[in-house]
Amino acid sequence: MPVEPSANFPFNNEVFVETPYLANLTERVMMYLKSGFPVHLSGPSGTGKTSLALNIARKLGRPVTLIHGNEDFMITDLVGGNVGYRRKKVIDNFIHNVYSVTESLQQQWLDGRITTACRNGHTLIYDEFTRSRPEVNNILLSILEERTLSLPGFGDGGEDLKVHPEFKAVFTSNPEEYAGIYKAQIALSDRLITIGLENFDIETETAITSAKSGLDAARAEKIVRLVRAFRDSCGQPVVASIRTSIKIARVVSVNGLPMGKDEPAFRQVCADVLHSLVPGPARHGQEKLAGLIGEIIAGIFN
Ligand SMILES: Nc1ncnc2c1ncn2[C@@H]1O[C@H](COP(=O)(O)OP(=O)(O)OP(=O)(O)O)[C@@H](O)[C@H]1O
Repeated sequence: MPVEPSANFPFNNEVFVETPYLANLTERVMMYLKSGFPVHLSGPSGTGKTSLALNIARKLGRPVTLIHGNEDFMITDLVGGNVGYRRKKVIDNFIHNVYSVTESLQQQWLDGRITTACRNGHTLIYDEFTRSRPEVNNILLSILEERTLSLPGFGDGGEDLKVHPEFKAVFTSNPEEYAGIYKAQIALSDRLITIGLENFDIETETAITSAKSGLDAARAEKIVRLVRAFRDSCGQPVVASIRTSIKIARVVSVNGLPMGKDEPAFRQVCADVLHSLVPGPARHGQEKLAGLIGEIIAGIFN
């Protein structure tokens, strides 16, 4: 079934492809968000978590705050802080021979991104949130549960901010990423509804690959099947995702390469892209991999 690109993402104006599979997933996430629960999309790199989160935010129709997790984040980066003082000077010379001056200093507060989102009812997308340190993410606990955000440094007296009723949050994370991530603290995970995203169905991957490369659906499907076959048979865990299929399809499309088992340029592109998924030391088996890729191509284009 041909699938029409449905709408543009916020931020990057890219087209979002919605298939029945993705529509079902989107509906579930919307249902949890509407019931007041933040949702966590967890899955390997390139499975479409961020794209899905952006599309959900677009559907919610509220302004979007997008944050990318970062281990250098400090609490003040998310919440905000005092950035200086405001000086107020009142000169009273109402009676010409009386001259009175009153001066005061007031702390100047600047909201951080999460505070802005809570105050104004944005949809917060916290992409790869496990890249930030758990103690920084702790500020989310009261936002998500009690719907308040305590800002002790706000102005001179502090503020207990009531979170806007339209505030909603979608988190993404990649559990397989081996470097630079922290384990999400149980208290935070416990507040989220986690949906594990594996690779989408073949129809969805084909529709996305076709939309993002300009290749027709029949050729896009062959590339998707090739990438899937490589993932299943290369004998080690590799991140062969929609992103991989898009790479091959876009090179084929942009350069007008013919596809087939006897097309050396096409075989070379597949070999280059698929080899680069295999981690360093295992590349010693280059010849074996090249043989495997050749067999997969022959099977698909027989
Ligand atoms: N439904 C979709 N419509 C259009 N393009 C999509 C869709 N889903 C994924 N993509 C494309 O697939 C690629 C990977 O998607 P995305 O970046 O959302 O994955 P991810 O799981 O967030 O990856 P990472 O964990 O590496 O950040 C991107 O090029 C994205 O534009």
